Amino acid sequence: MKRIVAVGSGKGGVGKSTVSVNLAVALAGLGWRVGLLDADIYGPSLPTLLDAVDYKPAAGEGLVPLEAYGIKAMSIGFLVDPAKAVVWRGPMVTGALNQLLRDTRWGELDCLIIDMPPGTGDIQLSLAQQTPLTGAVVVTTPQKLALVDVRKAVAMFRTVNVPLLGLVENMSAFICPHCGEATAVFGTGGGAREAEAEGMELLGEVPLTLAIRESSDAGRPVAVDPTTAEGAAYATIAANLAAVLEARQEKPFPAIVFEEA
Ligand SMILES: Nc1ncnc2c1ncn2[C@@H]1O[C@H](COP(=O)(O)OP(=O)(O)OP(=O)(O)O)[C@@H](O)[C@H]1O
Repeated sequence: MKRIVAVGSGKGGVGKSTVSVNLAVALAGLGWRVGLLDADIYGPSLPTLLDAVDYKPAAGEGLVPLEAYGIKAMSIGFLVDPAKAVVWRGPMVTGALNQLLRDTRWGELDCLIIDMPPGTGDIQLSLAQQTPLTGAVVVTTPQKLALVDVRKAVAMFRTVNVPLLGLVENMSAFICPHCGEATAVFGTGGGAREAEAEGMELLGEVPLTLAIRESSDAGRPVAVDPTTAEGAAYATIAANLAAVLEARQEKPFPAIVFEEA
């Protein structure tokens, strides 16, 4: 794996899983070999988001990931009935996540995206600490309540020295499917202000649309079609993240410049 990127949020329900899946698909659209690990043990949504609720990974020498929409994906939901709440204590969850991360036959990847569980508790901290993360992307809505919580996620990643690669503002404005008018349900500019305040890049904004909700429920990520407005939003985020990652990669190896004699 060349890079491992965690996607986190301080608050649940801000669209972190939807962003993770579409970001992974959009990165694959750039020609990257991408893996996606659903680390939300208590509420795995990947099987639904990829229309793969019946997928059972073949085991043998490691677990075979699902291949869909140009990405490889693994979720605890493929192994445990997602309808049954997993009643596990923190250390068991951490153990299971480590196993999913290490036992899956990912093959060669340019980037593994980890869809983190929401919040900033023990499990998230252990995951951020024990995984060799290249960096983290945080997802928020522009709403004050979500912004307060995303600061906690930012603080958590900083505490364990995980570089912050950027912020995604989800549900930026509701686009009416009838008249096309944009309504800022959760306010405007919150993501941009937060990114600036935290010294992070704003990777992009995703509108709140019926198409995203419907395609998510149908298990067909909108990012597969970058010609749509929604697909284009994820393509922009993927391109910006790729640029940030590539710039970081070049940093440890600065060009050698010979001074003129
Ligand atoms: N941009 C969007 N437009 C419309 N609906 C969206 C958008 N983003 C997410 N949703 C919907 O919002 C709900 C929550 O999204 P999602 O499950 O991705 O959030 P989450 O932050 O991962 O939640 P959790 O923390 O519970 O795992 C889902 O029904 C999803 O389809």
